[in-house]
Amino acid sequence: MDQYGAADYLGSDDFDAYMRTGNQQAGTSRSTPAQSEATLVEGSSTFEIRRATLQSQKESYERRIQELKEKIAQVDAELDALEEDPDQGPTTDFTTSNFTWTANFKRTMRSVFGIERFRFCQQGVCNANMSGRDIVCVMPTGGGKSLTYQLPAILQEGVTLVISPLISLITDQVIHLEEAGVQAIRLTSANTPAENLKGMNRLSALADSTSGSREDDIKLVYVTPEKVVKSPNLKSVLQRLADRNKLERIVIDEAHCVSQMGHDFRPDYAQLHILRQLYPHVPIMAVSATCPPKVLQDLLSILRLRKPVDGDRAPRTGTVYFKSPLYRKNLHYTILPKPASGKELLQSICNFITTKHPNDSGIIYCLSRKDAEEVAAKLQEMSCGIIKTGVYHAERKAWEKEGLHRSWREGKIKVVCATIAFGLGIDKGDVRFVIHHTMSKSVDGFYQESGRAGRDGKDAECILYFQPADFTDLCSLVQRDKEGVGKVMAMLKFAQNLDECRKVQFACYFQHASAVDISQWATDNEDALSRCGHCDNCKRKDGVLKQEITLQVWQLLQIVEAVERSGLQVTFRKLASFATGHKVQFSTNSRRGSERVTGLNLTTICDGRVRGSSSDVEYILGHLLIKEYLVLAFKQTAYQTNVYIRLGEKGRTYTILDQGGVQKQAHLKMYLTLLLPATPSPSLSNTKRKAKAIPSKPSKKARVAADNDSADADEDVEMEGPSHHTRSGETSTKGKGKARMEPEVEPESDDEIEILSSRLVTPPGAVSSHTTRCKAELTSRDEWSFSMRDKDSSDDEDEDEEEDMVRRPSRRITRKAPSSFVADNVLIISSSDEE
Ligand SMILES: Nc1ncnc2c1ncn2[C@@H]1O[C@H](COP(=O)(O)OP(=O)(O)OP(=O)(O)O)[C@@H](O)[C@H]1O
Repeated sequence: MDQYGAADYLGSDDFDAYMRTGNQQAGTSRSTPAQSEATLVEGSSTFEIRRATLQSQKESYERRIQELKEKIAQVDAELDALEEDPDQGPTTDFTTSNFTWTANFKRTMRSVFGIERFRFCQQGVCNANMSGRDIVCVMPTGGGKSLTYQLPAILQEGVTLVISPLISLITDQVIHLEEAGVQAIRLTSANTPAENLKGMNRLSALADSTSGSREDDIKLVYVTPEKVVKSPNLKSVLQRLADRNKLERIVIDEAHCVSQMGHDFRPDYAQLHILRQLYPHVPIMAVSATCPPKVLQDLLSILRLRKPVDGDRAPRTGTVYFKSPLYRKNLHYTILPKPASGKELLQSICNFITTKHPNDSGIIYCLSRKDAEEVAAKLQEMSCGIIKTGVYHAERKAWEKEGLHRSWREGKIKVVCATIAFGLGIDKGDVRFVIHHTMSKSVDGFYQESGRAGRDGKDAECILYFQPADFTDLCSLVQRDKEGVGKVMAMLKFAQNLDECRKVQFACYFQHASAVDISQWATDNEDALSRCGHCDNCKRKDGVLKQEITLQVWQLLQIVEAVERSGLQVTFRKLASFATGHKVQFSTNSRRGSERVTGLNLTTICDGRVRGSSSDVEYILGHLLIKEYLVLAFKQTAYQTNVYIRLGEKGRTYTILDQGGVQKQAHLKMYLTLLLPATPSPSLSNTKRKAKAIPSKPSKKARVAADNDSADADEDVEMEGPSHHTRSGETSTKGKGKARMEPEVEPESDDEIEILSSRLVTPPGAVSSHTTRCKAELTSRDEWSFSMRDKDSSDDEDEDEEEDMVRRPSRRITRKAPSSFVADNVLIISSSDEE
């Protein structure tokens, strides 16, 4: 170490001593060899002594540094405590309108965004923003998070940098701002290199300018996290802006992406810790719609934000934390039983849109790309072009996606049929309905996806078409994801629950699954657990019935046990089908796997078919899965994962007893709320059915359709044909579509019968106003002729038939009945009949 280097490390007294010793060592007088040797020995011992002294001094200084560091930390903590203690330091209530800029807010909000009043915590966030605080803002999808940083950005002199995960979202935002006359740019790969260069030059000029602010100064710059992390040019221009106090704020949109605990983790988001290192004095704002406690913790530590403090009494330090209710009163949730045939389902969706939302924008979420394409094409066709649809999924090309976004924004496309890839970044306020063609893979997903409706705060409908059998299809898709099946199970529970208010269900789910504070579901005048009053479960006055299902449970569990005992395996759909009296082929449990066996006999297994419609039996099976009386078994094939139903440990409590034994045990009694048929048809009503039912043995052909093993079909229930569903690869179609076979009824007159298609599922609104009345005539042995007309349910059932037919348009269609079901005096309504 040279003497000057040493001076950096030593105090001035030590340095003088060091210089003296050094000078002595470097004495200039000449000496003899003996003297030299003695001097050398003396010199080396002096060196050792000196070295030891310095070493000890160094250690002593290090100890002092450590002590001082600890003292600084202590003082820091005391300072924090002092400032953060609401009783000791001054605090600010950001939620008030007593700030110098309040009047300016109102003016600008109205003139630029056309918004009259703040929503939720918007005002508080804007105030904290203007005060230069670090902020975390959690608001539901469509809650209006953008305004909370855009409004301050317009009013402040410098630039606001917004980091957003998607180019499409960035593009949308920049277009909106440009339309509103705000100077906003994007620096993304969606620009040409020349556009990006121009943007960078503008920013650079702004950083270097010494004159006051100008009208065309950039207010907002949008970039992706990748750009911020990887572009040295951008980092350098931001540095210059920050050094000159012209970088007002950095906003991180969809901030939950920083956390691996969140559902949209993005590795580049985790790199955003550099922001605090590079620009330590620039306030940071993290914005998200979902931020459960664990995600919040990650977010604070990754972004280097201080401990959160409340926005209504914020001390001078700390990250101001705002959250607004997750419950959105304007969204009306309805879960509808999914019609068994695809065509019936599409018809139901088509009716809903054309009757309730003919000119509105909406989204239909589908499970697969193929479904999305099919639904889009069919809806357009069924509605004769009234419903203008578009398709969005991950495999569409970037220009197709951009084109769809544009057409949707401009209203040329009204209904987007999409997979969940159509998600982040949808900024369309007037989406009046979101329909789920198949249930979501999680309650979180359902909340997010349905939340894309009604972002403008006006009423919107969220409809889910649900059939319990979809559960196993979804499980086969997610079974490799950790927690995947558990999440689908939670969704099944949510959808099957016909009693509890949907808002309350959401609140409880998020509280347990993500530890989200339940108070976030409360409103000004209601707590989180009071019913919303406007979801399907709150509005339904009747239409459901709590029923005892002990016998059905016993039968179903007996069937599953018998299947297992015989070395066979059964899927959800086949189980429901077999249990309700249909012929089913089971596959063997052997390694060959493909062998099909039909030999099980319902009568010997469980005393005949399970009572109830197929849909009821599916609900009961869903319930047994939720309660773990039944469990899932996954089997991988070369092409897919098959999901089979097996008996759970709890289920064995029932199977060891006989029917009488189960019914005697009070603790084994089981109840379930089930849907009642929408409107009992006169021809299906109990009294009429009893009077008209043909006690004699069913026709031969009808019996072919039903299971040979369960010839004792119940008159009180309808029987359903084999499911058309093939997604699991196990439940295959027999014949085209699904045939719904009504109970045998005697014709009203010789060859004539009247049916109300009340079992067709129609969405709310359309439900009560329309049923299709059809008059059917057996015109030949194989053909039925139908006269159909729409009938308002308000119409008097007994009013004169002929008169009514004149008043309303009627259609006459001749349909060929599926031959295998045709029988004397038995009417088959096939939902997939072709005209
Ligand atoms: N105070 C308000 N009054 C009326 N409309 C508002 C208000 N604030 C925002 N909006 C409108 O609400 C819609 C949604 O706002 P915004 O895009 O900011 O939602 P968001 O919270 O960012 O949602 P997401 O999480 O989906 O991105 C926009 O159309 C916006 O103009």
